[in-house]
Amino acid sequence: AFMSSCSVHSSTKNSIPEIARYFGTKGRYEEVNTYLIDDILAINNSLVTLPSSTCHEIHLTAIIRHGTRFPTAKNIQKMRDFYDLVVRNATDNLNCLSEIKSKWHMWYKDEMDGRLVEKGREDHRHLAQRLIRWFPSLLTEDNVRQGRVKLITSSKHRCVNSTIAFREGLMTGLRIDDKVELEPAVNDALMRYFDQCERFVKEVENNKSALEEVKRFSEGPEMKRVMEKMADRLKVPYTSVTDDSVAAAFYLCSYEFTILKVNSPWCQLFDEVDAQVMEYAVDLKQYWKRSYGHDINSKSSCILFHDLFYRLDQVVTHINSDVPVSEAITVQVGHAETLIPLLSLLDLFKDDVPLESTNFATQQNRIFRSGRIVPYTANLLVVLYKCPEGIRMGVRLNEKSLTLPGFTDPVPMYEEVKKRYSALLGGCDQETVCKMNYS
Ligand SMILES: O=P(O)(O)O[C@H]1[C@H](OP(=O)(O)O)[C@@H](OP(=O)(O)O)[C@H](O)[C@@H](O)[C@H]1OP(=O)(O)O
Repeated sequence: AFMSSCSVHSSTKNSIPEIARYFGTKGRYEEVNTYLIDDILAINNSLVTLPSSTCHEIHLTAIIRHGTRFPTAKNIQKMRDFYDLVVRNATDNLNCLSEIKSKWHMWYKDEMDGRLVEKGREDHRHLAQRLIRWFPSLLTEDNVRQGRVKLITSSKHRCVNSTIAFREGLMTGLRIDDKVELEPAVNDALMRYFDQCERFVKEVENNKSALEEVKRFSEGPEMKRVMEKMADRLKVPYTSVTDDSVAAAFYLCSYEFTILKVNSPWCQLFDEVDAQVMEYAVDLKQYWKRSYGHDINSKSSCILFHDLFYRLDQVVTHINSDVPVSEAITVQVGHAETLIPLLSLLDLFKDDVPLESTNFATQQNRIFRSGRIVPYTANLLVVLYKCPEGIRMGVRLNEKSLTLPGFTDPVPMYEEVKKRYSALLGGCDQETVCKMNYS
């Protein structure tokens, strides 16, 4: 099956790899909202629950991952090593291999290291334009000109450049063509809080044993099978294909697709089960490094959590005292590791059973799927509505309504939300939780 499928789909422009939905954090946003493939500016109202029509929007905070990017230097090296292995050792008996050997060249360079690509700029321009359609009363020329729109970004080039692209999308969408002051503020304490949380850095980031489950899975039977199948396909000895090789091949397939829109021959090195195993490996990393695997992962986002509720409280105070809202829109651009801990702090996407190295098979239907949660340009939208009965709050992830755990109403009263998270609102102090001796 592999041999016959090899030449048929290889290097086809505008065709989607069959395994694209398994790319995890290296997946494109369109995979989550497939209607965007036909119309990138479309909004799908059927995915969103609004409060009654007597309510109107008064504030939006959008926390957004940067757009499509190049691989990091560390992974470019893995890709280079794997490419060399294929070119030097793989037996030229498959059409896709000959295509790799004769037509493909290793064009990724170390200096590309995680930088935003043109598609990533488009991701953010288009998201800004869709947000104008979602929130026409908030994203207005007046609000931009009066300084009621704020842009905050992490200092990383891919985030700064995403924010600039977002601003371009905003200006184009609102047809503002003269110079308006809308400078993004760089704030790593908020958008890269994980770097500044000593306990997280020591206990998870720099502690190999924290990711023990990830390592076990990479040495386990499912990954071993993926490696053997790949060695068979390349006709190389089993010993020459490692977990890094299969990861590199998977990166090559995903990056060629997300950056160049190409269904490359690299993708033919995986069948669907292989791709599911690769996806699980990524989800395990996200789970143990950024989510429920360790308590400090989500706690490291306390500062961003408090920043959010502080702002929402201010908006509510303004509304209740009939003062104009000073921040109508706040856009914060960061990373997968900005969003995942915050979503975890809110208890979202929490499976009953933890993700472990031994439960790949029983976790087939898990809700913790990084490709659904944090593809490039993933966005958490928190919306406040003024209603006759008081202020309500709606939450959307990737332009789909979410119901917060413990609620049945997708647009509950803001005061109820505060009650639900009262323990965090009263505690979850970064100074305390990030101290090494805190338990
Ligand atoms: O596996 P790479 O080197 O791409 O890991 C990146 C992170 O990417 P992710 O694991 O989320 O796919 C990257 O997050 P991003 O949201 O900015 O893309 C992170 O900032 C970067 O430090 C890399 O982490 P690592 O610790 O080197 O694995």
